[in-house]
Amino acid sequence: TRARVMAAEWGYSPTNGPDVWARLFPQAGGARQSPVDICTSIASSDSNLEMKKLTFAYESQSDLRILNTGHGWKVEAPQSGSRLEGGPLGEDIYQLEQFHCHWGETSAEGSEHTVDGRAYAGELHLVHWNTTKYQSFAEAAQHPDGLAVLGVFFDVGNESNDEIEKIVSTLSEIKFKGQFTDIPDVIDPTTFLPSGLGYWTYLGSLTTPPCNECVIWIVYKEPITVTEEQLVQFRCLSACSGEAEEFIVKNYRPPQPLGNRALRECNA
Ligand SMILES: CCCCCCc1ccc(S(N)(=O)=O)cc1
Ligand SMILES: [Zn+2]
Repeated sequence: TRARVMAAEWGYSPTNGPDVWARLFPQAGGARQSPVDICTSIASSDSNLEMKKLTFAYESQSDLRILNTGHGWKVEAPQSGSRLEGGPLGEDIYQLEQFHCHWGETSAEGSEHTVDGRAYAGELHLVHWNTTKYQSFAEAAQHPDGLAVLGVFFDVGNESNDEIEKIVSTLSEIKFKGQFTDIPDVIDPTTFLPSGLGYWTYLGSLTTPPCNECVIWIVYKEPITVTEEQLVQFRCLSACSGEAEEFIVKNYRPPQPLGNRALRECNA
């Protein structure tokens, strides 16, 4: 019989999920992996090393492309005019490249980072790269200070998030892996950020293969609110490119060992 060689596609199922990623992607077994459980009692406020204020400036953009990656949705938002700097980012300027989300089968789980063992219903990632030192996103992803990702937790509540609704309203057009469409509405990434700007920060990695150890993580303490219906829509995306329907109901990596990494906090 002709053996069916299953494409070595990574995913989140028992046979291709986080527990086996290191077989195909060696970095996944490294010592500075993400996400991590944020143990608030060990977060140091580094008052002596008072971190410079984290500042960001984003453009509002319309017609951003959203695509179904097979692992979730991703909005490509290369913003040459955006700047993320200060805080733990030293003297370098980071530019927004894309943003995406992680979620779970129910709202009891879904975030990648956890706080004192508590998971949130989901987590938004605003992915930036170091344009001071590197010439491209792909190049930056090969260096320890190449990327900066802002993580924002989702709490489930009664008021839907208008910005997230702009994403949700396009999902029916990108049901299958590989499909993409343009978001007609104007998206202002600033609106994804919580009002309280306190955060935790540590050195980590991409939370999906290839799991490069190239990310300076900045995780906001305060969640933003989305509705259960909005999360239900996320779970209707298909991981396949057609016919077969395998919904993307879970796309988060569980916490990895913090090891001897410093976890710092800033109460903006
Ligand atoms: C060398 C190519 C690298 C593509 C990296 C794509 C990627 C970006 C962000 C994240 S996340 N979840 O850590 O924000 C995961 C993967
Ligand atoms: Zn992510």
